[in-house]
Amino acid sequence: MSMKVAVVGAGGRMGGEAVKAVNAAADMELVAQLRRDDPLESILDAGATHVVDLSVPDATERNVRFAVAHGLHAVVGTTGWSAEKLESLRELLATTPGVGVLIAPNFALGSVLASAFAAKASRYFESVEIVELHHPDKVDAPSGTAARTAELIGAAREEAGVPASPDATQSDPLGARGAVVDGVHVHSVRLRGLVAHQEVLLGGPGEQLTLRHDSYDRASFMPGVLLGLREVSTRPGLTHGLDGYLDLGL
Ligand SMILES: NC(=O)C1=CN([C@@H]2O[C@H](COP(=O)(O)OP(=O)(O)OC[C@H]3O[C@@H](n4cnc5c(N)ncnc54)[C@H](OP(=O)(O)O)[C@@H]3O)[C@@H](O)[C@H]2O)C=CC1
Ligand SMILES: O=C(O)C1=N[C@H](C(=O)O)C[C@H](O)C1
Repeated sequence: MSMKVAVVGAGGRMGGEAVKAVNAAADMELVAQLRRDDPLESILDAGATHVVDLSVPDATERNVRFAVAHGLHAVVGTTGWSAEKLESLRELLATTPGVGVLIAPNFALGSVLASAFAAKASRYFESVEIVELHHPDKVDAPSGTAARTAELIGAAREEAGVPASPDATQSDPLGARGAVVDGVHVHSVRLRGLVAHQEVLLGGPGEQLTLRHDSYDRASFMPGVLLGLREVSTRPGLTHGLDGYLDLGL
């Protein structure tokens, strides 16, 4: 029996790509495409078993909670999931055994690997900063990927007892040093022509390691979306990050 998939945010850049990917998958049936003002109940009317959310940060929590409350598995690429929202979703999932949710800040395999490599490497370098670069139509900054990468790096450095990156800045009235996420400076570039790109800069005495990933096309995210859909029902509860579904051995 093929899984029945509803795509929420189907009119968007990612949603449109997901519609094409699900339609092309032999083991999936696209049963609903929701846009901004479509009622979530139409997901139930269509008989969906799985929901893909690629909407906007303001709407994603409501969409996902609706899916979970109705026993549907959800694969989520939308940004905006704070630690508090994730915790609250975990609590909801504890009341709906068997339901799986994947929240993936980035579905591109190369990006997931780059973030994992960066976390691994970060304990060996004095300094680490992140530069994320995206198309100028993106509504949030820093990117979800950068926030997640910083979280992984912050945790790895804390576990290894690495001190904060050195920084003698005393005056920064305009915020030129960027945002600080889990102790890591994050710089956001918005530039026409870009899709989604990130560099993690790691510095030590006399050397630098740069880990860069580029998504040149949103097709790069689709294998991860399909992998998430195929796996999510076998992984009840909340998984944060596609790395949770991969055997990275890092
Ligand atoms: N995890 C990953 O690998 C990736 C994640 N993303 C993230 O995915 C999200 C979408 O990105 P992108 O496709 O570029 O953005 P878009 O703005 O192109 O698409 C978002 C779509 O969601 C629609 N929308 C808004 N509110 C609702 C709602 N309540 N219900 C259903 N649909 C709604 C919008 O409609 P309208 O046009 O009417 O406003 C729009 O069509 C972002 O958070 C982005 O950061 C992006 C790329 C990769
Ligand atoms: O808005 C985007 O385009 C992207 N959003 C996600 C993010 O914020 O990290 C994933 C990818 O970077 C593209």
